[in-house]
Amino acid sequence: MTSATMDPMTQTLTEAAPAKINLYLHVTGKRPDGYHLLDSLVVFAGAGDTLRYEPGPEALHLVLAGRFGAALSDAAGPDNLVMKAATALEAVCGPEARIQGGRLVLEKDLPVASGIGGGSADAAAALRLLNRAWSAQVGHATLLNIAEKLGADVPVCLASQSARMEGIGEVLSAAPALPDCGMVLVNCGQAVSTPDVFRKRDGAFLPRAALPARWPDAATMVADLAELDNSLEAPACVVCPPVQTVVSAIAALPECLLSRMSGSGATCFGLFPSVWSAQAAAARLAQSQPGWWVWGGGLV
Ligand SMILES: C[C@@](CO)(OP(=O)(O)O)[C@H](O)COP(=O)(O)OP(=O)(O)OC[C@H]1O[C@@H](n2ccc(N)nc2=O)[C@H](O)[C@@H]1O
Ligand SMILES: Nc1ncnc2c1ncn2[C@@H]1O[C@H](COP(=O)(O)OP(=O)(O)O)[C@@H](O)[C@H]1O
Repeated sequence: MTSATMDPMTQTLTEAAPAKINLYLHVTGKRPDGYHLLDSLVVFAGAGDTLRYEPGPEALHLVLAGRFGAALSDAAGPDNLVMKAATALEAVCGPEARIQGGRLVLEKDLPVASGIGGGSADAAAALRLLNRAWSAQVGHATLLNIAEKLGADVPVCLASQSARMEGIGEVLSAAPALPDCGMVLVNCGQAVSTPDVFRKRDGAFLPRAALPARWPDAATMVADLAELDNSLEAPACVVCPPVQTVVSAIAALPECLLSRMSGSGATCFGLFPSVWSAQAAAARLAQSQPGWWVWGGGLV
């Protein structure tokens, strides 16, 4: 390959935006501004959106594609989290950066407003991608600062590595070392508004979880996770009753170890002893529920 084709100013660059899954999510308190304090173990799945940047002379713009691109077709403008990320990054770039226009193509393969942080993952992917493409060399601390302003889930999506998430999403620490396991993701097709679900939550706050440094195997991890909860699952079932059906359908699949909702819903996940068993279970469920979005595979 010649050096010209390696030039980030002319090269098409691609970045994965993996789905974020909350293995548990405890709402531990509420801030005076209304935001909720969380304790959550976040992991990333092999499922995700893809963001491609094709540098060009035209003003930077977004094109939506993929299975769920149409669900966002009204939102390819400045309000899309990808464009918000691009604008915020441009604002902090120094004079040495080579800001350029062109096309950002978002392959939207994750359901929208579904509790697996698709929009947050896209925003984080845009920050990583354009920082590289524009030779902006903005440091991680500055990127994190931008991420926090874009949304509570964007900081954890910046590294897209499993992490414990606290505060309102900005306090990140190491997750326990995870064992090999498989995951199934299922969405019934109903978009769920995150603020609506937080508003519907009532009852006591849950405590911060005690987590080990590592889980030696999937059975041990599941035994611990089963003692924990998703504080938003009950209110999400009020907003979107099919969540309960989906959780039960996953739990009934062969070899399923644990079934629970992610984030504010409506996507639910199942944990399986292996990637293979998750893929087999997903294929089975997709056949019996052709109207649902179903994915099976491994963690990032
Ligand atoms: C619930 C979680 C768990 O990972 O995931 P999702 O369901 O969105 O995937 C996140 O905290 C969501 O993060 P994100 O979707 O980025 O939320 P934001 O855009 O910042 O906030 C949307 C709204 O949700 C509420 N909100 C969000 C985060 C938080 N810690 N407390 C809140 O009360 C607020 O009403 C806020 O106005
Ligand atoms: N690139 C994007 N992908 C998905 N949603 C986006 C995007 N940009 C803006 N949004 C808006 O953000 C909201 C939350 O979307 P999403 O991140 O998919 O939800 P969740 O965090 O619950 O998984 C949606 O209402 C959507 O209109």
